[in-house]
Amino acid sequence: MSGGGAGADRRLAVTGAGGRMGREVIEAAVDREGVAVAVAVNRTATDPVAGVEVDDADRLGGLLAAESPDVLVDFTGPASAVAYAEACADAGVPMVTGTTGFAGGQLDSLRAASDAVPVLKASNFARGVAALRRAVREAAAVLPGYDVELTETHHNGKRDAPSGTAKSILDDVESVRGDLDRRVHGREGDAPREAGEIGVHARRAGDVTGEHEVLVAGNRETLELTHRAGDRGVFAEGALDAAAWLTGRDPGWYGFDDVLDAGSE
Ligand SMILES: NC(=O)C1=CN([C@@H]2O[C@H](COP(=O)(O)OP(=O)(O)OC[C@H]3O[C@@H](n4cnc5c(N)ncnc54)[C@H](OP(=O)(O)O)[C@@H]3O)[C@@H](O)[C@H]2O)C=CC1
Ligand SMILES: O=C(O)C1=N[C@H](C(=O)O)C[C@H](O)C1
Repeated sequence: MSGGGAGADRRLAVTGAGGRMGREVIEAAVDREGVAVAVAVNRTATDPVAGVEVDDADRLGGLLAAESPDVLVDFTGPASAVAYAEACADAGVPMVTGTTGFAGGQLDSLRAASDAVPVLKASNFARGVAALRRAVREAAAVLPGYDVELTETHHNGKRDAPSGTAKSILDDVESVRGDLDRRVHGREGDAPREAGEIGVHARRAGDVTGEHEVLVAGNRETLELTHRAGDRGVFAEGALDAAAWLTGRDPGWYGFDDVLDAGSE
């Protein structure tokens, strides 16, 4: 048995239930009024999380068919997220994914699922990061010719580098600064900065939840824009807000800005 919540307003499925984020999502869901975890799965055997039984991820398709959850929340890895999106498409279950590190072809497969069900993907579910991204776009646009460097810092268990958030921010900078089109990952040796470069620096240390700093520098001034996540609950709450917003939507490809824009209307 995976959970229950037959009387709850919103019934969730959670993949990667034994991971750092999966646990956080289950704990936040259990604490949220009107939400229940109907299905929780993990690749390797996992003890119950916050009282919710965790099933084998190989059983996901059958569990989705049997339990008909309103929405699935996924924080796993790129290959599994694609497989789970296909299971969601087959079962008609909307999907929220915060997984990062997709290669181009994997992203295409994820997008293909959104022909059948709503899929919402975000590299970061912290509201402060959404604000950071808007501020970065604004700063980079009004400071033509200034150099831009990005530094991200994460815990030593993180697999992908640079972070998904860093890649999103780099896309943002490139969208407003056509002259910056070359990402340089660290520098070593005789490596003077050249025109067109955006330096990218990924640090991995200790249990840092997640930090992103954008440095915009001219010759006589510097601007630093930084976001620091205090704990993973920030991401879990954002993902649950996204899950609530996505429930009952038409099939399609959505982002966290869609959720935030709807909240500010
Ligand atoms: N968008 C956002 O706001 C955030 C995104 N993330 C992203 O979420 C993802 C997960 O992060 P985190 O929870 O820290 O990672 P963890 O390593 O703690 O957990 C990963 C989970 O995914 C499962 N998993 C990984 N690979 C596979 C696979 N090939 N098949 C099946 N299951 C798999 C693991 O299962 P098992 O236990 O068997 O290994 C585990 O349950 C990352 O991509 C990370 O970047 C993280 C935080 C916030
Ligand atoms: O792996 C993490 O921990 C995080 N991953 C996301 C990313 O890659 O941007 C979001 C957050 O920074 C935490």
